[in-house]
Formats: sequence, structure tokens, C-alpha cells
Amino acid sequence: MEVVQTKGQIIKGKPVADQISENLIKEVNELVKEGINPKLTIIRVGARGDDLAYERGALKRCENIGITTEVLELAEDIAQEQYIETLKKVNEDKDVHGILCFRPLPKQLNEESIKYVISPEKDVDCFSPVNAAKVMEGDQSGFPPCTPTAVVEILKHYGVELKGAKVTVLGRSMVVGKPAAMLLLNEHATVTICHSRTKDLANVTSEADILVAAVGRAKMVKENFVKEGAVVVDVGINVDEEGKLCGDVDTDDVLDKVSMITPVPAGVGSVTTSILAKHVVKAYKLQNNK
Ligand SMILES: Nc1nc2c(c(=O)[nH]1)N[C@@H](CN(C=O)c1ccc(C(=O)N[C@@H](CCC(=O)O)C(=O)O)cc1)CN2
Repeated sequence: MEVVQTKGQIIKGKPVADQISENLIKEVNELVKEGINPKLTIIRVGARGDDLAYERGALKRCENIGITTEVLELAEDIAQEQYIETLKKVNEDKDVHGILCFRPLPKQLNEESIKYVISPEKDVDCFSPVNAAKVMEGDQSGFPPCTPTAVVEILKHYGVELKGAKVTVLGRSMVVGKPAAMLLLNEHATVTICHSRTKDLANVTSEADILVAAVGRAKMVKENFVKEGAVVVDVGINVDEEGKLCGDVDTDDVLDKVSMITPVPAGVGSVTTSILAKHVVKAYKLQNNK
């Protein structure tokens, strides 16, 4: 008998992002009638490829929804005091409702102290310890980080059962890996976190029903890292040898083995920006008692 090999389904972010954006467009239209546009300020240090990709996506998404944007581009070697001064000015600016600080920050900047400066009410991507604590507590009143929230939204949209599922998060950054694990735990998944120093890494990841790759190494996840039929969410934003955006997963290598996989670009990134826009609108409403 002939064995028919079925390829995994590429699950794009667009339908998920479109659904979120459609509702936001209506909401923002109503708010604009009352006189003020919600506004997002992005603070970028230097010109890292993943930050620029996020920025392009965020500006396009916000423009489409009717959210005003501003990018503060700071020098790669900016000093701690100057960064803090910039952040404080934006905190105090009544026309700004949401602030996105691209991270990680360069080494001369101390994230551990800067995170206490951002106003929790404007912190739309969970930099402030106030919002990070709310993620740990499963408290919905703050702003969970956009990319991990996008991971959960994509899985739900495509009908992937999270309750009781064995989910492995590859990566332990404060921006994606750790909060993604927390959000998935809040959805009643059984979560394992592993990283580049985990022993027998491929053995650990290949146990997962759902693998979330957020390790920041181009095409590191190969066929032997995934279980047959697994769902793979690729959060990585890397630039390959040809200068093209690519994920942490070698899609061509795993495609015949997995059941579903998100592409890069046009996967998690596009949903991240719609969650970001949603948070800016939420921040606007909270600040204006709407
Ligand atoms: N404060 C944060 N800073 C950074 C984060 C983060 O989550 N919070 N993550 C990375 C960037 N990142 C995700 O991890 C990311 C990259 C790209 C996009 C995006 O919008 N992608 C679109 C458009 C791509 C393009 O135009 O080239 C897509 O994939 O379709 C979102 C998030 C760094 N900094």
C-alpha cells in the first residue's frame, strides 16, 4: 500500500489579525468622533532588524486602524540618563496613550531600573513590573506582552486545544519565552520551558504537542526537534544569509512532520501588531474613563 505523506498546514496570522483589527476600526472611529485619536509612541534604540520589523508592522497596523504614531529613534550608544529622560517626557505627555519600548535594550542601559520608570498605565507591551506581576497572577486588568498574547490568540483561532496539552516553550527571554509560558499556563496547558543550554534539547522539544519556538536562532529547530503531528508556533524574527526574514524553525525541514506551523513573516508578527493596537485603545479608554 502506498503511504501518502500529508504536509503540515501553514497557519497565517492575517485572519486572526484582521478579526481583531475590524473590531478596533469601529471602536476607534467612535472615539475619534469625540475629538482625540489614541496615540502610540515607540522608543527604539539603534536599528536592530527584529525591532525594525516590529516597527514597520506596528506603524502600518496603527495607521490602518486610525491610531496616531510617533517613533523616537535614539542613538545606539545613548546613556542611561538620556533614555530615562526621554521615557519620563513621554510618560507625562497627555497626548500619548501607549508606549512601546523595543527590547532588549543595549548593554549600557540597565533594563532592571528603567522598567520601573515606564508608566504602567501606558505600558502597552508589559515592560513595567506592575504589568509583569499581573501576568503571573492571571490578572487581566493590565497589559500582557503583545507577542506572547499573539501566540495564544493564534492557537485559539485555529482551534488548537490548550487545556491539558503538553506545550514546550523554547526560549526564556522576559520579552517572549517566560511570559508566553505563563499565559499558556493560565490556559491550563502543561508547560515546559527549555533553552539553548537544556540537555538533550531535541528530546525535550519532541515530546511537545505544541512547540513555541522563541530562542532567537535562525532555523535552529529541525525535523528531529518536533513530534509527529505537533503544532509549531515560530516566534523567531531572524535575518538569514540572504538578508531575508526567517524564524527559529527550519520550516522546509519540519513541514512534512507537523500538523500546523506559523510562517515568518506573516505569522505571529502580524497578530502581535493587532494586539499592540488593541492595548493602545484599552490604554486610551482607561486614561479617559471610557
Ligand atoms: N518591546 C518589545 N520589543 C521587541 C519585541 C517584543 O515582543 N517586545 N520582539 C522583537 C520583535 N518581534 C517579535 O518578537 C516582532 C517582529 C516583527 C513583527 C511584525 O510586525 N512582523 C510583521 C511585519 C514584518 C515586516 O514588515 O518585515 C510580520 O511578521 O508580518 C512583530 C514583532 C524585538 N523587539
